[in-house]
Amino acid sequence: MICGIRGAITAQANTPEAIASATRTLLQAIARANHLAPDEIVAAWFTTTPDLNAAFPAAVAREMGWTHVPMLCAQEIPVPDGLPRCIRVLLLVQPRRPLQPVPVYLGEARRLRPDLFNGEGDPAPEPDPPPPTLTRPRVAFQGEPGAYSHEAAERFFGGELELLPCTTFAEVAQAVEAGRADFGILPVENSTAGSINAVYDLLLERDLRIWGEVILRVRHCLLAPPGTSLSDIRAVRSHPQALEQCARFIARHGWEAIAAPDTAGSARMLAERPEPGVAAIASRLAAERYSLAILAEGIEDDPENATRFFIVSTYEPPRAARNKTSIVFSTRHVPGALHACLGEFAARGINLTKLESRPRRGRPWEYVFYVDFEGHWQDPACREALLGLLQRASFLKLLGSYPAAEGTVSSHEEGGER
Ligand SMILES: O=C(O)C(=O)C[C@]1(C(=O)O)C=C[C@@H](O)C=C1
Repeated sequence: MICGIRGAITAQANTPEAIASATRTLLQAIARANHLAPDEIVAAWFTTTPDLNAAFPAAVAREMGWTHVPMLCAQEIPVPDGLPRCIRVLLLVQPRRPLQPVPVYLGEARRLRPDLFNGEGDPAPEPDPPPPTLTRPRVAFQGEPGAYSHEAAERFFGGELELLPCTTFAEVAQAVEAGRADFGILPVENSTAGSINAVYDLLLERDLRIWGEVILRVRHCLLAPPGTSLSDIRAVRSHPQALEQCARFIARHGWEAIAAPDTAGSARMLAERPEPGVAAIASRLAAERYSLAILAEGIEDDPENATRFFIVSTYEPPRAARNKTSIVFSTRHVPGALHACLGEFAARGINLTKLESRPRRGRPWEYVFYVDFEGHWQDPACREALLGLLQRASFLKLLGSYPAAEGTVSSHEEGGER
């Protein structure tokens, strides 16, 4: 589906530098707010007011790497008393995932659309500090290239990525905190195996913001060197989670299951040192990357097997039409404390989408609670609920408000005001 995204900004002066700077700021903000990858942009149409003729915005966009995008610059209608030095753009995009276009009007240009930018319901506040650019973002993930986290990153960002494979989840967090990566991808829960506790502990301990979420339908493949047939297989090697998710398939064939540190790593090892009778369980991406044959696909026992990933960053994500918020808190040690805390959300009609408890470090038999709910912390109802919770909880940390993945919020949630 092709859709249009509008944006506008004012330039400080009629100079090539000022026009370039304003155009870059505008296009980057639109790409970020709409999670656009460069190859999702189909065409761009710019207008400038007659007082801006020192440079073509299209030339600036090309310098930014939009070389494949057909563009046109034209002069805006010189309506008397119109906003001076204004650059407008209409982008045509073909997103790979359902997109609710977020218009981006920056600074003075917000006055052009009072119907959109009238205070609290503002769908595109100016980001401060600016989040990282989505043009070839540097993405850290745990595992080797071809891992499901790699696939999740490609699904979320599309386009070109600079990959930073890490050995552990903690290394992913460090890379993001230290600025070596713009984003980290962390798996948080699987529909079969449940929550990934190590990641929840990291979110509590480290200084990261959840920037987005993506749900990946995990389809496991049985991989072997080309020329191998199913009847040759005696053993399968993979990460214990993948082996568990394919347990019935493996048992049906009577194969031995061999645990390995990760799925894509098992595929790479098999490609580098083929062992007769041994196959690996990994993604289709791993098969392509390591030139292995796919002997069977979709071998997971649960036909709905899916993993939810958080995209973490040190920046705030732009506010979307449908948002979710994740928090972690602990209650006072008194009867009914959790009930009272959750009541703050119920009283305001806020839908909780996940509740998870973990032992509290250093305090045996006390717990921290992770809650996901629909809405953005800036929504009046959510703000009130969080204030109420702050008064009741002994500890509260906001992990982030971020655009909800498709299908993870109830149909009545339209974001913004409620
Ligand atoms: O959105 C803008 O940039 C506006 O100035 C508003 C508006 C409109 O009325 O829709 C007016 C003139 C522009 O050519 C495009 C749109």
